[in-house]
Amino acid sequence: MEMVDSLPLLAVVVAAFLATLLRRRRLWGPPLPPGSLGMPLVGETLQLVSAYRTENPEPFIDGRVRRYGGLFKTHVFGERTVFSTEPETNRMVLQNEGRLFECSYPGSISNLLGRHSLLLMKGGLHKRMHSLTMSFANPSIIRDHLLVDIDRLVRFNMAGWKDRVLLMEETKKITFDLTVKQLMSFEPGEWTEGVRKEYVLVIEGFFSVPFPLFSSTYRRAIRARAKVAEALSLVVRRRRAENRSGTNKKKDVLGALLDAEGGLSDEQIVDFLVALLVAGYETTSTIMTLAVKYLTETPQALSQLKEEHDRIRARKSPSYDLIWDDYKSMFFTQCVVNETLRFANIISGVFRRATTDVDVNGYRIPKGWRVFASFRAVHLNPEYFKDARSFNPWRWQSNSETPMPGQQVFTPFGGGMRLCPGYELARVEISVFLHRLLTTFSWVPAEDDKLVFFPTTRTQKRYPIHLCRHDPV
Ligand code: HEM
Repeated sequence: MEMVDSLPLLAVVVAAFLATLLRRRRLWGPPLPPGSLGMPLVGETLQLVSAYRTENPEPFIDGRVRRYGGLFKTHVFGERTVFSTEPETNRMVLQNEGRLFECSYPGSISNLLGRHSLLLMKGGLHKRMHSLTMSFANPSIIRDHLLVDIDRLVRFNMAGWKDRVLLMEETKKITFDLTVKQLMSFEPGEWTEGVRKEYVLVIEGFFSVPFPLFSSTYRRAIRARAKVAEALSLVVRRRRAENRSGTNKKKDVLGALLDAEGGLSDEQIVDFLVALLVAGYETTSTIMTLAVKYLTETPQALSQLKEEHDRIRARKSPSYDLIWDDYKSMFFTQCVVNETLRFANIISGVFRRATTDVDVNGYRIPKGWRVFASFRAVHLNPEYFKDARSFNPWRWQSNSETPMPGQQVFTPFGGGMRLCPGYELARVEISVFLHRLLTTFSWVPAEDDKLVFFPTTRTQKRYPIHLCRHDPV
């Protein structure tokens, strides 16, 4: 009798057990992508970090692609993550922002950027603010307003260079000055350099454990973030007051934020500025430095590039400003910029989170899982780029009818709704920098230096070079 009474309970337990089993094994839908989740808690994070701390991080992805195929699961930085190394899947992920996926940055980055930064915004507000940012970095604004400042500030910085410089440091100063000028019309000086020093600490905190108790790097980054915010808040308050009194209204990004429809609070504006400074500063300066490194290691490319820039200089007066037509005539320069972007992959891919179960190529990415769309894996895949693992700027010349050969698989600036709004600006900054460097100096590396890819792409010694100045800048 007792046995009969407990039957319904037993049935419920068995049903619950089976349901869990089915859910775990996903028997009613496509399976999870193949792969290993590694050890409990840490997953495969240590394997990933130790690969990316070397000059050749490729084995981490190559080995898994060989074993599991182009879509595989792993567990990194505390989360179950599906890695995509396939251009079509990457495109699907980027194009479905806000529908199937949403952006997902590690906790340390989100906290340090601030919740109102463009990188973390979603929905309608993101759309509005993304197009506002685009409107400050589009080709006609660059041609009519920014180019002259870019050229002037590059020359200003180079004029102070000694016969030995740490190129990575110098390019960072240049891109920081450029971004501050574009955002709030400030000229380089003590204020900019003071804020930049704090910025360096903020960026160092991006890949630390986001618990102040455990990480002194994170503690330092939080303090530096507060100082940056304080300095920017002061600027915002001053500009609000100037705007109210109607004096000297400036047409920069800060001006547009202050005038934005619906009004933005000081905190919103500060977060927005903090993120724009991060996005444009570290990326562009790293590509400038690595272009010089790769050119130095490829003398034929260096001499072809120098010829191109000498030709431009030859048609100008002795002290000249670069104009848009000069930039547009830098054909081989664009090949060098493309190839540096492809080969260095300073943004090796983007993280997203699945907001629903997503089926792709016969596998299921479960709701809540992270996806890493790896640009690096595509850019360095010989299936898409012949002899993909060598620096070869001439590859971009072969298909001269298309402005951007390989566009379908070449995504250094991402795509979809979060396409980098600074993609043209970055190209112009790098091109102007190369023009002034090549027409003013020759150089040799001062020491052996090693490229690493974690926590960010950088050379360990900040690329020291000996310079020989041929002409005043
Ligand atoms: C070589 C230089 C650069 C590279 C390789 C680069 C790359 C990227 C990539 C891949 C993304 C997409 C991130 C994602 O989808 O989650 C992105 C976003 C972004 N970039 Fe750039 N970027 C560069 C320079 C710049 C510059 C100069 C600016 C300044 C305007 C800038 C501003 C931004 C912003 C604000 C975003 C966030 C867009 C959003 O989430 O809507 N970037 N960048």
